[in-house]
Amino acid sequence: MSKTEVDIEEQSFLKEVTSHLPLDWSDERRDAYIQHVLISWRQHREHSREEQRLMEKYLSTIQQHFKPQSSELYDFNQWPINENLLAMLNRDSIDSDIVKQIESSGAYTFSFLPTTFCQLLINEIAYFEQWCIDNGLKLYRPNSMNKYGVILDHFGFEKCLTDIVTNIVQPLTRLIYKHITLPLDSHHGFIVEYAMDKDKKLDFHVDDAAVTLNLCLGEEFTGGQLYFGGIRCSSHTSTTPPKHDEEIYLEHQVGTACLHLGNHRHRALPITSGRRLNLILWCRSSNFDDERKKNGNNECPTWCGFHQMKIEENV
Ligand SMILES: O=C(O)CCC(=O)C(=O)O
Ligand SMILES: [Fe+2]
Repeated sequence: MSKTEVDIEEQSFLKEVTSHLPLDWSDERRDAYIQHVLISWRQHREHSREEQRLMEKYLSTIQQHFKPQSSELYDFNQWPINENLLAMLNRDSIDSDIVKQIESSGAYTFSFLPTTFCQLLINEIAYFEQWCIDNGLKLYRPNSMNKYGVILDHFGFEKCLTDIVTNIVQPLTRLIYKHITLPLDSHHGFIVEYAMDKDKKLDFHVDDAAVTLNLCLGEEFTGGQLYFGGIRCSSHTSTTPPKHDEEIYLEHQVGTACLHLGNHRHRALPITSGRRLNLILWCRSSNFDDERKKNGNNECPTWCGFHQMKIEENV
């Protein structure tokens, strides 16, 4: 970034800070405060830039030196996706024998990939993790909630996952979640891993996504169900408890995927034995995110479970 741009960035930050200062502060007090805030802001910015430099170096090392074990796994056209699902998408309508809603929760499941293929994906992930260890590279974890697992987009799966979004998740979203503004124009694809000596569970949260595809890859495990606790807009995510009929439990099955809204609150219950790996694809729509941010105050969209409760109360 050029010096002029840095100055502009700083200036706009200072303008923002200054506009929030109390009017009755003396000039000395204002100057001292601004100096203090500016120092921490510069440190924070330097830290972010350093992180970004490291990430770029990490990704370019992988791109140059990592050689996949099974290169066909990285090609969407070679994924043996369930034929019934593909035929249904060609017909452009939902068949409830193929894509099944879990009760009337708004979350759906469908058979997606053969278990043998899921195991090949698990092997490839283990191969990448070992390659990172052998080469002294840090493994970036999927997000602040998961201490294990890997980010698929980091080692060659980005194009394949984009194809999954375009060919599978987006057509399903168009048919099922009509309020989501398409296209789904970006994604974050990663693996979550649970084991008795690793993470056992995942706390209640919403995803940073418009729609999420969650595919169970294996291996053998007990427990680890996905609990759903109601769809909420961003204003009501943490303030309104689930109603009894919003509480749904999904038993993961290898090769079966679950599709749900990012705003559908959920948690992974603790596994009680074995090891579970799931492929998670957070699918985003820049236009839909904007709509979410606009839902301030009590203005709440019709798809929010809290909105539904209000309607039921008034009947
Ligand atoms: O463990 C699971 O099945 C869910 C993971 C999840 O919700 C997430 O990573 O956002
Ligand atoms: Fe999640």
